[in-house]
Amino acid sequence: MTLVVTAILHESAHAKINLHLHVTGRRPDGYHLLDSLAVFAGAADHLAVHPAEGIPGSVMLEITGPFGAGLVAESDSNLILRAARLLRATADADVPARLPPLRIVLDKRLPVASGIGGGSADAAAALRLLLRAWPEVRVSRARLMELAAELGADVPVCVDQVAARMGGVGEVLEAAPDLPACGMMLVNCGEAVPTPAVFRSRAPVFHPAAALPAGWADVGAMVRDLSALTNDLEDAACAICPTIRTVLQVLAAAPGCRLARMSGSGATCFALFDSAQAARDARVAVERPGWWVWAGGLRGEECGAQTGGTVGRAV
Ligand SMILES: C[C@](O)(CO)[C@H](O)COP(=O)(O)OP(=O)(O)OC[C@H]1O[C@@H](n2ccc(N)nc2=O)[C@H](O)[C@@H]1O
Ligand SMILES: Nc1ncnc2c1ncn2[C@@H]1O[C@H](COP(=O)(O)OP(=O)(O)OP(=O)(O)O)[C@@H](O)[C@H]1O
Repeated sequence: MTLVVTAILHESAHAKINLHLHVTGRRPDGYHLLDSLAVFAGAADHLAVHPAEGIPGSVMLEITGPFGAGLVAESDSNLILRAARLLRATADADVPARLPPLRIVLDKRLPVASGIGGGSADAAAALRLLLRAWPEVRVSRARLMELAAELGADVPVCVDQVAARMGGVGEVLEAAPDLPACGMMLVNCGEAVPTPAVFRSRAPVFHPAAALPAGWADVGAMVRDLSALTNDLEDAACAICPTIRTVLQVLAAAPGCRLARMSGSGATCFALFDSAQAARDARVAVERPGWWVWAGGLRGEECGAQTGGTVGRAV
């Protein structure tokens, strides 16, 4: 029996973008029912699992990268360590003592608390990585999705990182319409907007789920349909962080922009373009001091580029 992982394993944790987000209802426990078309951008955090020394089944987290500093103080509650604890707890009682100790390095490249699900993507990537590093821990696909939902409403869609229609509170996933290749720009003004505050302060109005076709042949057709939809959290987020309105205006005025909208609970906004190159060309018109700007394509298409401490904690 060996307790050593020899290979370094890698995963990318891509930004989730809500192309529309309708709040369709509210559950008795306060969580909101949603209808959203979620897609994944080329922009991503990166996770690597290294062999470590220590207690069997332990996981140490190191955080690096341009947005790492903001997470260091709350490392113990990092979604990556929460994912590790949850996965370990689902294993049979004798399994954790046989698991190799691990060190996960998070290269935090996505802004935190910004509506693009970076923490959720990290948690899902950690689940994928740990299932590879700890083959002794066996979970069914159904159980994996339950664990993901326990970690957060956005985590289930991040498990596969493919475009999906989100329903329920985020855990009901259905196939997305066939999407055309398109360009995307992401802009975050640097102000964290906490998701609970946005849901709390929104007007108590509900919208029906959107009617979407089976697919869109081109960006024009997709934008025509998306323009009739909304992000129902946008007004509440703008009230908390008025700079979001400025970001939306700047994006809408960028050359080649076909649609500008906020993602998730904000503050990150996205713009759609005809191609990744068109998005990159428009970038110079959007950049402002202190703003994080990313331009490129959807995950799996061309990747983009972005502008914009290390600590150890174990579980
Ligand atoms: C807004 C979205 O980003 C859309 O994709 C997600 O619904 C948010 O997902 P998330 O950040 O993973 O959310 P969670 O960490 O599960 O929840 C944070 C808080 O947001 C509120 N929340 C979240 C999801 C949801 N469907 N209804 C809610 O009311 C709740 O107050 C909850 O306590
Ligand atoms: N690895 C992580 N990356 C980012 N945030 C994390 C992480 N682990 C824990 N968190 C906590 O989760 C909170 C939400 O982070 P995240 O970046 O996922 O927000 P978000 O982009 O608004 O997500 P969503 O779009 O799902 O609402 C942060 O304020 C932070 O306290």
